[in-house]
Amino acid sequence: MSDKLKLLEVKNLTLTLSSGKQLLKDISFIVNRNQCLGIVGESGSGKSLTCKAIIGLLEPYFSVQGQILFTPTSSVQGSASNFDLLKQSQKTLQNIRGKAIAIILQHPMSAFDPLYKIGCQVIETLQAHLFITKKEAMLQTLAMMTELGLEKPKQIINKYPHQLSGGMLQRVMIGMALILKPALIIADEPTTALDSITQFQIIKAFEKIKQQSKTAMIFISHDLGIIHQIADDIIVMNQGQIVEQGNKNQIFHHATNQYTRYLIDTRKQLLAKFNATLNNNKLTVKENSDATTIAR
Ligand SMILES: Nc1ncnc2c1ncn2[C@@H]1O[C@H](COP(=O)(O)OP(=O)(O)OP(=O)(O)O)[C@@H](O)[C@H]1O
Repeated sequence: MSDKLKLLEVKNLTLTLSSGKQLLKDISFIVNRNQCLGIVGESGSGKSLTCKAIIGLLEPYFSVQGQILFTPTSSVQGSASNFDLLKQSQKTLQNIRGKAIAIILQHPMSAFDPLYKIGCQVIETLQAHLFITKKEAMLQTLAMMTELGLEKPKQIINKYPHQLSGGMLQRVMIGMALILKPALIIADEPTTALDSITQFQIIKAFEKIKQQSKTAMIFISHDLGIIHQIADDIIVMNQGQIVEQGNKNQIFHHATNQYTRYLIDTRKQLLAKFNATLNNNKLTVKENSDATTIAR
């Protein structure tokens, strides 16, 4: 594989507690530019810890081994162009978070300060990273909200976080990523806390990021349907280890690992049961679909 394609390479990442318990065991994978890597696995399999290691937010009591090599095209303040994220200072990592690597989490409320209006927070973030005027930041914010289907954007920017729904806040977060154009977006279960219609809108917003900004993504979910829709490559984690990795077609149609097959079969069984119920109403759901693709 060409090194030019490689944006992030995690090499033999191992995370150990002082008790000697290993929470991540020899994790290795590559995220290519313009591609989405999906990470699936049951609760507790190590998906979030892997991402926390990448963005430098691990608690200090972990013993960390391995390398996380990041190669953005534009240089990051205070670092070389190809560098190990595990060896960077907190100051450099702070520069990286937000601009070079954006993080979108399950509960968007936690990403906003409850005391400030949404507009102020978005505009301040854009100004800090893009060195643009307040007026320009405001115009970009309003345009972004309209593009992501948020109605009455002028009213939204004057609201406090608690006055908006989780889906609206999530779209604001995604919109900021669209404007800031980071090299990598890490989305950790970004749709889990949302109802299925809002989930669909959020997935569409992520697809927009993929098409428009060509930003690479790591998308974590325990929902194989969502991973099927958004990911190009997939890694499957179980008990702190990668048990299988490959492109979407390999994982969904030619999985060799027993655990991967279990995840896929479980989903198929659930869909079959769901379809049987819907059949009474002459409705069907396709393999990789979500609630909005139920068809008569
Ligand atoms: N800060 C921590 N200190 C000690 N153990 C932790 C810490 N964070 C996570 N763990 C443990 O590490 C393991 C992996 O956790 P992690 O949060 O990465 O799982 P996950 O796959 O993201 O699960 P979920 O889908 O529920 O978020 C779990 O056994 C968890 O209890």
